[in-house]
Amino acid sequence: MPSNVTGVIQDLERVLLSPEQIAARVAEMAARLNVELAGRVVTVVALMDGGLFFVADLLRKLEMPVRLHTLSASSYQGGTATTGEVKVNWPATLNLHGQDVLLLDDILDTGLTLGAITERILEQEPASLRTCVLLSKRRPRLREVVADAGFEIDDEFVVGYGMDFRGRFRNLPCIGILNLDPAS
Ligand SMILES: O=P(O)(O)OC[C@H]1O[C@H](OP(=O)(O)OP(=O)(O)O)[C@H](O)[C@@H]1O
Ligand SMILES: Nc1nc2[nH]cnc2c(=O)[nH]1
Repeated sequence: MPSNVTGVIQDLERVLLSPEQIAARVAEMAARLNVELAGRVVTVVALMDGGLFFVADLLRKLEMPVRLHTLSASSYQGGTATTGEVKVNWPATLNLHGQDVLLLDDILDTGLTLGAITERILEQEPASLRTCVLLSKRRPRLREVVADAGFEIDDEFVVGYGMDFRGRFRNLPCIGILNLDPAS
């Protein structure tokens, strides 16, 4: 593990997915998209901040022409449970009409975030919409979302590879479970 993250790693109860496991799965996801979206110009809508590393890694493996739009979508406010209110900075100039849209996010949990964004995208009548997440939690959704997932995980709060707890741990190269008491 790089020396700059050893202190942060000590805050983990356990590592769920290593950098190597993540990289291998992201490569598989990109390979599939390269086949299924071959010949199209793809408009990526990438949700920040959590999606930062997944999007950066996946996009560099896509071979078709890509346009990138990043949106900030937040509802956890650094905590371990959704506030239920998804705040989105949808740019006034963003128009997805007639485009082949690829919506990307780090994690599908309650479904509230991707549900809200999907609704906004579909209002603009894209030619197609496909959604990919790195992680999908096995749990009942508050909103149903159709998405391809890199990994199905148990219903535990995870950090790393873009995902935070109180603004920290996004820079972990792995994905893990915290040993901090979330109530502390
Ligand atoms: O399916 P849901 O229950 O809606 O959870 C998923 C969302 O939660 C996280 O965002 P968060 O609100 O933490 O903002 P962030 O991406 O800026 O960290 C994550 O990045 C997803 O966008
Ligand atoms: N950091 C983090 N953000 C989330 N947003 C929804 N679920 C999670 C999670 O398990 N961890």
